[in-house]
Parts: sequence; C-alpha cells; structure tokens
Amino acid sequence: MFGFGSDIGIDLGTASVLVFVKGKGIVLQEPSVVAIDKNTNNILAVGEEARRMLGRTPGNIVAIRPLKDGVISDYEVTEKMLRYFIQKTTGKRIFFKPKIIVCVPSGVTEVEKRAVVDATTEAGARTAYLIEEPIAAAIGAGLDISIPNGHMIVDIGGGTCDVAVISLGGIVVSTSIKVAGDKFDEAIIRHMRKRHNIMIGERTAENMKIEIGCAYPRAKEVTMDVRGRNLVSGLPVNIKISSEEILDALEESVSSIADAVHSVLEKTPPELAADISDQGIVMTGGGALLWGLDKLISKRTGIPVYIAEDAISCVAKGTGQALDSIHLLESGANAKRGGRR
Ligand SMILES: Nc1ncnc2c1ncn2[C@@H]1O[C@H](COP(=O)(O)OP(=O)(O)OP(=O)(O)O)[C@@H](O)[C@H]1O
Repeated sequence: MFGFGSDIGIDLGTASVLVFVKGKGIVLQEPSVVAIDKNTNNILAVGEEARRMLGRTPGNIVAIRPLKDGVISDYEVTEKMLRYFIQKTTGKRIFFKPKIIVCVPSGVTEVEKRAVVDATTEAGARTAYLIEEPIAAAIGAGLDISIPNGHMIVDIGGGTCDVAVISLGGIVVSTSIKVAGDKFDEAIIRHMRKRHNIMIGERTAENMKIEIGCAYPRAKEVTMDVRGRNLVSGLPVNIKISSEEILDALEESVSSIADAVHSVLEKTPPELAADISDQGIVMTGGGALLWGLDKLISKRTGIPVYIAEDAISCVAKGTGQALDSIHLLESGANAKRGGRR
C-alpha cells in the first residue's frame, strides 16, 4: 500500500503492465490480461491469475488482452485493468489521488493518446501524463538524453518495436512498427502448422521463442520437446524442434525490425549518426532478449549494439524516473497532460 498520493509511473504494455511508485521503485509487474464472465460482464481475474486462464476457459469466460499492438483495443477493459492495478498499488482508501505518468508507443495517434489519458483518469489519477516509450526506455537504460548527443534506442515489446534517435531530451527521428514479441510467437505458430501440421498454443510458442528462438545462427544448435495437437489425427503429439527451424520461422519478422533500424539511420542527421556510430545502438524491452537479434542488427548496420541491463524494466524505470521531472511534463516537453485536477 502506497496511499497518500504517491506519484505513479505505469508502463502500459501489450504483454505486461509494470507500476513504479516514487520512492519505492517497481512495485508491480503482471501480464496485461483480464478474464471476464461474458454473461455478466464481470471481471473474474486480472494479471497473472487471468493469464493462467488463457486458452483454458470454459464457454462463458473469456481471457483477453485489452491492448493490442501496443495500443488500447478494448477501452472499457483497459480502464478496468488500470483501476485494478492502481488500486492494488495505492490501496482502496486513498486520500489524495496520485499523479500518474503512462508510457505509450511513439506512433500512437491523438485519439489513442486521449483514450489512455481518459482511462487513467477514470481509473483514479488526479492528473494523467503521457511519455513516449523511447524516451522512457532511454532514461531507464541510464542514457543521458539531456545533452546534445545522438542516442539510438530500439525498444522491442510485445506489440510494438519503437526505433528512435534522441538528442537534447527529444525524439529527432523515429518509427514504430507493429512487429515485436507477439508477431514472433505468431510466426512460430504458423511454422508449426505449415511444416509439421501441429497446432500449438500462444504460451507454447512464447516458451519456444524464449528457449530455442534466435534471430541469428547459433554456434551450437539447441532443441526443445514441444507438445501440440496433430491437425490430421486430432490427437496430442510430442515433437523435437531445433533452433535452426525457429531461425527460419522468425526470419521475416526480425528482418522487418532490422529494416526499421536501417530506415531510421538513413533519416538521421549526419552529426547524430556519427554519435550513434561511436556509442552504439541500445536495445530495450523483452523482445530485445531474442537470441542474436543484437548480432543481426549489428551486422546489418555495421554499428555495435548493446542490450540494456534489465531490458524488460527499462521503460517502467524510465517512466518512474520521469516522475522527478514532472514539472517538465507539466510544461508539455515530452508528454501530454490530461484529465482532471
Ligand atoms: N528471453 C526472452 N527472449 C525472447 N523474447 C522474450 C524474452 N523475455 C521476454 N520476451 C518477450 O518480450 C515481450 C514482452 O516485452 P515487454 O514486457 O517489454 O513488452 P510490453 O512493454 O508489454 O509491450 P509493448 O511495449 O509492445 O506495449 C513478449 O513478447 C515476451 O515473449
């Protein structure tokens, strides 16, 4: 419980929600999943408990991800999920509503921004501010973005991959593509269906990606036993899958990410490009942990690539640190203010 109006930073991600409380650090990290009873429209579970229900629900219960591709696809459920996480963080009886900064992908439209601000104020914020994901990721990765020096951040989450060049606290060039961790999982599911006639679930695909996935050939091939359902016989089967196969399955998706990095570099002013070439590219987000993705991008660009320490938490940490500069957000520097006072 962190009542009494402690300010809060929220990384509202497609895959997970992380909550940072000023003075406490990251206090909550749960999957962005909500289980709903279709008959009554009541929420049955949120976060980890709801994730366990994914793919395992009876007819009247649906386990849904209210954010898709990094933006709100189901507004009402997102608001309920935010309210649940905010209450879990602050306790139900708060005397002062907190100021809340929420992190959004760099490509979101004004309408989508408005939806996040409204959902956050509806869920209990005194004032809601937005910060763009690459800025938060850069702060969380420990980069000093306030100086006139170019940094390139590649933040790969579940739904979006944000590539941005940052200097003097602002985004100079950026792109956001909807190819990230979830698309890797989908590619693995497609591969299993096409190559092996086997249907696997989202969670199995994600485990395969984490255990044997790769974006660049591994020096030593690794394998994994995978369970699924044979599409012809309809029966459960076990099959051994190699990392080489997953490399194949992910080729198209990881190439799109390398292309996005390349296209941003092409548009980067020469002075900043020289800084990036000296200092390297920094990768953040859970998707950055895909084996060999750093190597692939480095090979394509000829620039060293580093994975930030604690890559999954960078955006939440950076959003939290931005709470200390809320006066800048209030003056509208990198974020948008909204909601009620
Ligand atoms: N070791 C790993 N290897 C590969 N992928 C991983 C690994 N660990 C986590 N991931 C993937 O990272 C993704 C989640 O990353 P993250 O938590 O940064 O996303 P998010 O912030 O929720 O999403 P977004 O920024 O798109 O809204 C998931 O697709 C997950 O499968």
